[in-house]
Amino acid sequence: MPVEEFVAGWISGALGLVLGHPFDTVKLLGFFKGMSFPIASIAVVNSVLFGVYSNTLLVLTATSHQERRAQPPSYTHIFLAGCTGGFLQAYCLAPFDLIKVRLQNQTEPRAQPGSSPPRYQGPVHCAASIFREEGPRGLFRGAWALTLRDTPTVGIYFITYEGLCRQYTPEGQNPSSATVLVAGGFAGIVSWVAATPLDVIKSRMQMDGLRRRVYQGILDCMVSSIRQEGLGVFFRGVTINSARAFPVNAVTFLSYEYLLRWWG
Ligand SMILES: C[N+](C)(C)CCCC[C@H](N)C(=O)O
Repeated sequence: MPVEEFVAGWISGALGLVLGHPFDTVKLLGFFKGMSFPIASIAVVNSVLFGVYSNTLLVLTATSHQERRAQPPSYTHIFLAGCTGGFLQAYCLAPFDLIKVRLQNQTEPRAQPGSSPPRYQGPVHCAASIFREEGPRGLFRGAWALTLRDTPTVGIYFITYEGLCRQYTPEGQNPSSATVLVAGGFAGIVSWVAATPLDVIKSRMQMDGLRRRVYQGILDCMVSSIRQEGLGVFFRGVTINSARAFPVNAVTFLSYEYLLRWWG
């Protein structure tokens, strides 16, 4: 199994993340909280995303990354490979994402003399507390919502990227840097707009269980969210998600493509 894609996914994910972190935190009011932890985790997760995507395409179309410019895969194959990558990355992402959401939602000021310490003192402490208080399965709270969010939307992510690259690149050639940046940025925006409704539900499921359980499951969470807040609830955070998605994914795809060209 070719591993370059995993390594390129690793590095490009970390680079994209550095750019996106402030956007990611602003929506939860905890600016710049917990930066080192997501860098490490997103690198692993992005490596799974790109590695599985590329290797699934290899199985489906018998072409390596280098051969795909001359023999472009069909959009059906791209979508299926993207969904496979999305499904597996969601599982790896689940515990990391849970910890990130729990830490970022902890908006009490840092411990001052005399005040009680925050519930979670950092990522490792947070993981250990969840394990202790909610059991090992507690670390996967919200994982199904995350899988539902990412399986189809990562398919959309790669279709958008490939579609835009093909549109602006003469046949058989590599897309230019400008094309990769724009196609990557739009792939991020389009897939995040599609992912936002389930992103809202996912985060609510992840916060549920902290005190008392409010939701019975994904459907119950959706129904009660709509009842209380209307359909607009599904678009909460869509602007900040899109603003974050453009630079993050432009840089992710640019570094991914260039690392592979460089090694290939
Ligand atoms: C499919 N969905 C839009 C949810 C995410 C796509 C992942 C892309 C990148 N790691 C990022 O965080 O933007």
